[in-house]
Amino acid sequence: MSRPPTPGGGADRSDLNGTLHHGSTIKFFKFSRNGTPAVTLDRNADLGALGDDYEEVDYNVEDILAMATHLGMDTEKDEDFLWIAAEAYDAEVPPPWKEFFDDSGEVYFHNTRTGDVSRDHPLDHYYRILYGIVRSMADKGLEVDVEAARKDAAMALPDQNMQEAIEESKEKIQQMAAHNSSAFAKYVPQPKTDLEYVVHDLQMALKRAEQERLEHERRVSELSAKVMSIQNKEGTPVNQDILNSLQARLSRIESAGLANGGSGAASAVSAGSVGGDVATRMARLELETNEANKEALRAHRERADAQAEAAAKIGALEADKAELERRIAQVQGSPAPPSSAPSPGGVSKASLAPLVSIRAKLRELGECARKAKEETSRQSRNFGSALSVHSCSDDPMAWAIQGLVKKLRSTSAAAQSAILEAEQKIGPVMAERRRLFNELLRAKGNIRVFCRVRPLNSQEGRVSCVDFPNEDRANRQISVAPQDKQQGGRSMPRKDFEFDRVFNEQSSQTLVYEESVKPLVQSALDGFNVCVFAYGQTGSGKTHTMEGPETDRGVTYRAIKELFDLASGECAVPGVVEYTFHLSMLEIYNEQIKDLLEDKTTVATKKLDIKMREDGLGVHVPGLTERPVATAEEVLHLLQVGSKNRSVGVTMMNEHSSRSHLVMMISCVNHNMSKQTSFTSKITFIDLAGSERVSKSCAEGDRLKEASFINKSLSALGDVIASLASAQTKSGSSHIPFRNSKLTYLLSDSLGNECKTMLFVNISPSVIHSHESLCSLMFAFRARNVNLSTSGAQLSNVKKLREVAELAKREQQRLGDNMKTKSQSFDKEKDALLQRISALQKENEEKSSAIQDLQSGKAFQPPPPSCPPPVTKPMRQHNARVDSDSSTKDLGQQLISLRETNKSLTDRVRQLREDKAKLQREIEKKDEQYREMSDKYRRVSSLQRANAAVSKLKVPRPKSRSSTIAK
Ligand SMILES: Nc1ncnc2c1ncn2[C@@H]1O[C@H](COP(=O)(O)OP(=O)(O)OP(=O)(O)O)[C@@H](O)[C@H]1O
Repeated sequence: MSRPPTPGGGADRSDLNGTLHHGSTIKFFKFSRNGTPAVTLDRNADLGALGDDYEEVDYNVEDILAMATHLGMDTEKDEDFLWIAAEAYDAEVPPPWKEFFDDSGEVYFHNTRTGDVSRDHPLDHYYRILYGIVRSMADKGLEVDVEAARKDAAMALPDQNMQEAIEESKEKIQQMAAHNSSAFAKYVPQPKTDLEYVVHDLQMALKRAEQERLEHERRVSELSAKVMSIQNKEGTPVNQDILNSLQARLSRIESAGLANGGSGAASAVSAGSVGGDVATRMARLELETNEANKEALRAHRERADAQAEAAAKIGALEADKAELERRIAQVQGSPAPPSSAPSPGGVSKASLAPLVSIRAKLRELGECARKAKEETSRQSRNFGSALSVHSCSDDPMAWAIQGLVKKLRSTSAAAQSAILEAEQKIGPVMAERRRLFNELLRAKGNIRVFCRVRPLNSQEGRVSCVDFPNEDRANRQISVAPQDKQQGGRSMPRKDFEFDRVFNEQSSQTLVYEESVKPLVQSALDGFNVCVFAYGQTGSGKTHTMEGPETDRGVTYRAIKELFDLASGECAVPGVVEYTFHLSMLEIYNEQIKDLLEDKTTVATKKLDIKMREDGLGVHVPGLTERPVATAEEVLHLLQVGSKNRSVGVTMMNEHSSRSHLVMMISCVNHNMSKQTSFTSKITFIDLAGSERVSKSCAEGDRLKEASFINKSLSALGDVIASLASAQTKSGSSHIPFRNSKLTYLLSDSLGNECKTMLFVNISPSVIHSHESLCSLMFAFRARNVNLSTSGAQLSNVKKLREVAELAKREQQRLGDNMKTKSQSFDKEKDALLQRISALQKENEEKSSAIQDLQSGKAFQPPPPSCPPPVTKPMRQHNARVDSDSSTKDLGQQLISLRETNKSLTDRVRQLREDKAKLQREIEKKDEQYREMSDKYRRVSSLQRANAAVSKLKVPRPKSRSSTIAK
């Protein structure tokens, strides 16, 4: 084997000339320098230094020329550089590129990382640059330095892998941003989320870094060109000083580039810092997110998934970055293995500078991402305690939502504490009001009995057996004069009864309600069970009192209205105390319970019974319909439904209704929201069956059975009340026979203790019903003497209080009478004084008119003298009384002053008259003088006229003055 030529040396043209013919081969020398493969066709090149480490290779001329043309070489002129084409021909495909062949057998290349496809070999670009550099050297007449040309070409060539990695990173970031944008856009389309800002800032920083890198490259090539031109000028060896200074400048630029990149990244961090302006943005977001809040929370899981995906992508990105860093380190630290090195020639340290710079930037970007993540986690931790389930630590929208939720919770907590505070203030006041009100009712008696007498009807005539003693005062007494029919209708002695209130025939529905049931409605809302009964014989007015006609409703309807009004008004504290109500309606007929609110089809068949509650607190009727009611109208509607159900299967409604007990129960639940407590109370209205005695109705068969059930249950009611009375007065526990009838058992939790019971005893005033009325009054009177909550001592206290109240009332009456008498005498005195005043006024007027007459010049007419009338004793007394009266004194004073005025005026008038007379006299005197003067004047005038006439008669001869005068 001959010695190979020195690479880059002059070509052996004699050899070359003969090998360029078509179909022939061309010889190259293939060798390796510093592990880098190289090719040359110059036999004279310095191959000796390589020893035997080279080989002579033959290439097909056609192939080489085709490659040279492909690289832009001129095959005629560039014969010396065909080794570049040979190298390009031999070049292996560098990863991540791969070589493929299409259907027509044409080669093409595919970038497995970016997916790019190209017909060009990935290293063609490098060889074109290399050719450009050597060509330029040759054109300038310089000796071609192949090594230097390779370095320059490598520097000018962007690192493919890095470029791809950057592209890929960009793409991933964009994908991530797009994904996040679309995920966030669901909740808040504008403005961008913080993560989007971060991504955007990262992209911008990356872009800036890329621009800086390009700029840096541009400046490096500029400087390289300068170096070359200096080399050109100075020749070889190159002026080392200039080169050194340029090299130093280059390093400075590079380091400045790094610094700038760093600050750019830092600014990206600051710009991308999500914590700084989250609060401001949150405020802006607050309005928009308010509406989206619920939906956003619901979709939170979906968002968390999106974040997990984003996090995974970031992870992948970071893995890629680490991989890149590893590769860079590999390139820097050790030469690439020959198999993986795609290009001939080594990679200098200077050529790696841009990579170092990018690597630094990547590190900074990583740092930036880490900081953003840290900030996110910090904020997330803040919210974590509020919403531990929301583990979306790097979701700014979640922060905003969680912040709002937190704010709402704190507002809600504040509201809650305000409510509690209000409740704490209101609670004791309400409790005190409840206590006082209950005390008042207790003082009046927990069982109160009212008697109502209906008007006589047309069949009953006009004779009433009922009387109301002291009706105008207490309205509490009633007297009945029963007739003994067995004695031929002879009147029996009158019986007097006293009740809490007696309503006569004229008492209106309103009055009855106001003075009886009304206070108990409040008590029901305060937690006490209330029972209102109507007792009396058939036709005595029970239903009228309880239900009443549509045009004039009874106590039940009015109480229901009041109940709902109070529950939604005075008694309610919105958000703290609220009420709910349930209505049940049943009928007890022949000791059987019938649900009146049940569906029509089952109402007749359903069997109901009364059971003790499991907790032992009271009784209930399992299966009884309880309808929730929210308004009085709803209750009234259901009452009508119940009334209709009552008549199902009944031929004579009125008769049926009078033979059964109608029970209507409203349960009231008081909810205390802040304390999370509740208590239930009941208000029950019972329209009892007719109380007439069986013997009277002469009933038999079914009627007898009905009547016996009625009597039994009514007497059971009486017994229960009597037992309660006895138990209370004895202050001991005794058996109360609640279970003796369905009615008493059902009402067992509404009678006794603190329960309020009200009984209307309705009677007819007719003498025909006098005996039944008497029985009803006896029943009611027995009940009235029982106070279900008061002991014997308290009973006597109440009695005393009643007596004191009675005394007070009488005293009031007495005082009223006194006042009346005093008022009458006062009126008389007042009249007398008024008369006196009017007389004085008249006198004054007369005097005033007289004065006016005087002033207007009329003759003053003094009053005719009169003798004073003789003073009698009554007159003297009257005058003395009048004089002692202060108003009379005032008038006297006025009169005196008027008299004085009158006197002075009279004097003045007299003076004026005298003055007038004096003036009159003077006028008369003047008139006299005037008359005298006038006479004199007249005489002189007539003398003058006579003299003139005489003068006319003596005209012809002039006369001397003296003679005329003498004549
Ligand atoms: N205070 C009153 N003023 C005017 N009319 C009355 C009054 N009380 C009752 N009435 C009339 O007397 C009649 C009988 O009254 P009501 O039906 O209320 O008696 P009752 O006791 O309910 O009878 P029953 O036991 O049969 O149901 C009715 O026509 C009613 O309008």
